[in-house]
Amino acid sequence: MSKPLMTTIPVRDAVGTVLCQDITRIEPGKSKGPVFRKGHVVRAEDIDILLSVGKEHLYVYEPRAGLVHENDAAERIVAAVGGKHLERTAPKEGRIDLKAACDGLLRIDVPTLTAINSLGEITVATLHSLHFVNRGRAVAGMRVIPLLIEDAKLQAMERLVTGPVIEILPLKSARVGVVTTGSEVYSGRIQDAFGPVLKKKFAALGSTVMGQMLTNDEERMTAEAIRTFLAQGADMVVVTGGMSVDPDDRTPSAIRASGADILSYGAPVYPGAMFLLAYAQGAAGRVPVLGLPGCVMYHKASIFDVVVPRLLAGLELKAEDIIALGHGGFCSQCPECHYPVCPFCK
Ligand SMILES: Nc1nc2c(c(=O)[nH]1)N[C@H]1C(S)=C(S)[C@@H](COP(=O)(O)OP(=O)(O)OC[C@H]3O[C@@H](n4cnc5c(N)ncnc54)[C@H](O)[C@@H]3O)O[C@H]1N2
Ligand code: MOO
Repeated sequence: MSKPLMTTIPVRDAVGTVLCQDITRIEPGKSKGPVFRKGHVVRAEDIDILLSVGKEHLYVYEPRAGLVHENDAAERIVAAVGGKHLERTAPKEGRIDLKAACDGLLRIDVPTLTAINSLGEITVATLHSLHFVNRGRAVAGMRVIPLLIEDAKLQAMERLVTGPVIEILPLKSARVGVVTTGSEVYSGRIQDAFGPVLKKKFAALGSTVMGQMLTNDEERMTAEAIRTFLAQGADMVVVTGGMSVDPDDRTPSAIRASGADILSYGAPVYPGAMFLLAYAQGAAGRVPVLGLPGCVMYHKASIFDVVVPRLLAGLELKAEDIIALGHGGFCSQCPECHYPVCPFCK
């Protein structure tokens, strides 16, 4: 039988051994915290301090071949799962976190993440995949559960990884053409409110609105405006308003008339049900053409904030991707909106 890994020894004999737990010192009214951390290798000068916090005996783990300490194990995990544009922290209490090194789309290989977590004793926790994160946001953490883990288990984890499990996809800085439909805006009866919202939303994603054209509700005029932006090299065209059920709502047919291929009209996302996704051939290549319903202008978070970062990250979206948003696609309209720290579209 192999020797037990955890033994109890008098603290005076503990020099050179590895602490298996944080040793806490509490000074009433002053401080509470670890005086030595789990994993610390005990030095001669530590003995008096350990005695002063009441530790006459210690549990120690004895390093053994084939076993890896939690800090080194976390290093192995981060080396395996970490992809591009991430910064890592130093190990703390056996755990390493990853932060976004730039604004972008967090992408997680969820099947591989699940396979790793299924091994047992190895844990990797992340934010949800395919959502926009700002630079500096902590996006994932990883650690093993025991203080010492079988090297063979870490090797099994390494074998599961065939590509980046966690990465940030930087967003393209797109030039976006905005076509704003609606006779009430075109005629000057009301002032456009969509343009300023989109300028702000695209700027927050690192893109710029290259221009805005107003059209009345005529299909021909809207289609022509879309084609003009495509010819001018727009990387994306968004068409606002006229997306729902009124007789004057002709934006979907105008997008079709522009020559764009419609992938999806109608999304299981509220706000955003009347969203339309199409692709068209323009001077900049194959570019997305979006139909944005009025709710995008009104709500802080809508389908726009979920789908546009994915498009700017270069993902080619399909109808199934929009359909999949239904589970989580319901915004409960909290009195104070905390998006993106909320379950919307997660
Ligand atoms: N009976 C139904 N009513 C509504 C439906 C429906 O299916 N059945 N859909 C709802 C949904 S979902 C949305 S979202 C809204 C708006 O959809 P539209 O994209 O068709 O928006 P419009 O009808 O063009 O305009 C609605 C509202 O917003 C004002 N607007 C539009 N564009 C601008 C602009 N550029 N600047 C300022 N204001 C703008 C417009 O004047 C209207 O007041 O419909 C629901 N209703
Ligand atoms: O397109 Mo409207 O989405 O649900 O408010």
